[in-house]
Amino acid sequence: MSNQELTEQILKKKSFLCVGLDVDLEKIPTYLLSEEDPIFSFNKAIIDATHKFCVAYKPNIAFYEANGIDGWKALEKTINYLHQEYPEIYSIADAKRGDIGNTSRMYAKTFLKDLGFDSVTVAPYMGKDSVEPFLEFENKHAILLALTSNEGAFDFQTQKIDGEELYKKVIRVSQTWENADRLMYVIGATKAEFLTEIRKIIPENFLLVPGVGTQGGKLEDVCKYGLSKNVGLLVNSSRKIIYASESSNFAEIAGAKAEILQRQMAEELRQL
Ligand SMILES: O=c1ccn([C@@H]2O[C@H](COP(=O)(O)O)[C@@H](O)[C@H]2O)c(=O)[nH]1
Repeated sequence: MSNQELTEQILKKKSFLCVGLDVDLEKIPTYLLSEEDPIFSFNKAIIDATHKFCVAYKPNIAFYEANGIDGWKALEKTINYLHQEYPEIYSIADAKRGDIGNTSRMYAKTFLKDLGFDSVTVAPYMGKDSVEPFLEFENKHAILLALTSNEGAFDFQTQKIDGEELYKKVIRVSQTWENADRLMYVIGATKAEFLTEIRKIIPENFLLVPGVGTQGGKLEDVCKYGLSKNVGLLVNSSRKIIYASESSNFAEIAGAKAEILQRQMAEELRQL
């Protein structure tokens, strides 16, 4: 999906919500555990109940890999289901990959070609040749970790090298790479006040902003500092939506939580 198509979806649905599909078998309603594929059953119910209020889904691959082959099958079924039922929805494989070039090429093939995700999150630490294989796919994105939502972000990302914070260097230098128009960046919602500085470097790029909800990030702060004139935001919330209830109507309640965020987003977009 191109940036323009994504923006059109956002304006149509009045939402820039991304729902995180971080399926933990210890947190889903216990009655689902007797189903043939509990992870897929959970995802299907969540997707059916929330799709009207969001423009993207982000399965975090760790939650699937943790279940071995069954987890990978559930991931494949989930992305296939999205493609079949809701092809207009943007998909993010939150895999945080990146390695020497020929290895990165295999990661890129797995997520962007074989599984057919629209994007994959990538760690910038190994530099240009580790990221560029993810940028070879037309209408797909690599979402580079820039300033993450966790406390450990201050260990390296905000440290200065030659007078410039590392996260700013990551953004600025990566913008010079081949197919840089296929880059998005991860900026944690818990670091919303940094968005003013970030927007000076990349006024229009899409940012994936996780950390609203359980991690304490506030949607209003993200919008205040991060909205661009073309919106430029995908705001993710996972646990606060998908685990809002453990009862048999968990999906309906997840839908209601997603709708609350969507309404706030609609109001922000109205003021753009
Ligand atoms: O900086 C980052 C990068 C990725 N994440 C991921 O986003 C979701 C957040 O889940 P919540 O339940 O809404 O806290 C999760 O998959 C993280 O691994 C992040 O939080 N921060």
